[in-house]
Amino acid sequence: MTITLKNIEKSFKTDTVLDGVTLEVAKGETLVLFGPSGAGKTVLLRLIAGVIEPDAGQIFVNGVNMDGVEPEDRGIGMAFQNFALFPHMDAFANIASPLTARGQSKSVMKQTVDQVAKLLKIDHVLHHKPKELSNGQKQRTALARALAAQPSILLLDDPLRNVDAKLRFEMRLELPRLLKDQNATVIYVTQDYKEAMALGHRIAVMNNHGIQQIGTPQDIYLSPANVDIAKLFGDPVINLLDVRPERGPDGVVARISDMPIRLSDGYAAQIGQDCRLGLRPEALRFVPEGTPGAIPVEVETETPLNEKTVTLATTLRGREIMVSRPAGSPGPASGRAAIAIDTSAALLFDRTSGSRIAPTPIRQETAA
Ligand SMILES: Nc1ncnc2c1ncn2[C@@H]1O[C@H](COP(=O)(O)OP(=O)(O)OP(=O)(O)O)[C@@H](O)[C@H]1O
Repeated sequence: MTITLKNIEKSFKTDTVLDGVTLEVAKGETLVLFGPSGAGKTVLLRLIAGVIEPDAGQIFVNGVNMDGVEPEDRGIGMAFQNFALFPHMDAFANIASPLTARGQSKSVMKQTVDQVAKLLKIDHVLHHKPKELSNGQKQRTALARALAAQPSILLLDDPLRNVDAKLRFEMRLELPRLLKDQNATVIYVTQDYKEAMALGHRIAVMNNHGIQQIGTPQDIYLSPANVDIAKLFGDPVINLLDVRPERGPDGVVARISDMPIRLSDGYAAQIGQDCRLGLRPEALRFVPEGTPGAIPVEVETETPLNEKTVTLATTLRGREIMVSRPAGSPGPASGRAAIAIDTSAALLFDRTSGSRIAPTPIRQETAA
């Protein structure tokens, strides 16, 4: 089933939440709605589910206008943040409830519930009532119920929000397979960029009453539309350095620690303009001091994380810069060090508007 939104507007009293949202979700696609708290993600899901009505715009499911169609007639499954479990039923009965309503046989029901409960790691608490479940377990029970119903459209509102970090990590690996098996069209809300990148075929980044950018996880990571989106994706956060591109002897450069960093010649139009250079910490690496073109820095602190080590350094002008390298790989001792930059991964933003500036394609001269 496809979902199509055309120019959806929604306000509560004088507060505009959605101001013209247009979106197309393909059959079998998992689209992640990602954005800060209050961006309108839940409101958008509630509109699609039919729990609330838009002020303007249309919602189509498989090409059929949903205007006036009751929520229960839309064929949409949901798992919302507030669990909404039946308090008098145990987890098994809660998960099985959509199948019971459909008159499914006991054996099929048990098989379906066991399978999804095992995957979501709640198989050991199936006989517990909601009040005997932790919040994370309640949330996974609600998710299991939505999945067990096998709807062709599934709306999931931050279903792992209360789940601890280790389980979230495991679920990020498991859920895509399960959703693929179900062949459902899924809209999945999260505030966790790693979850968004792991689960979404595409990600719609919501902010300022609408969708700011939509694309594959790779598109958004490598070509964020603006500084805000670049900051939302990535841990540690992208380094942003104020620069004013110049013309160097070999092409366009930006200076960091007085060292000219070669940029794409497609940035010739930005020479002399106030820009911000975005460098992801993993696009930087420590090299021996004195390496040609390397930026001299002073190492401040080093934080070993699980899979990587993050070093905070300062440039000669005292600007902080973070460098990330795989855990276990050798790094600099404290004190003076030098950094080389993978300039192919450098992003340039307009300092006033924050928009990313795409380099102008450079015409290749072809021999006559
Ligand atoms: N029924 C309502 N009445 C008035 N305001 C509402 C109502 N529902 C949502 N809002 C407002 O709409 C805005 C968007 O809320 P929404 O719950 O969609 O955010 P969200 O992006 O899902 O955030 P979170 O990630 O924290 O859940 C908020 O400012 C919220 O206060």
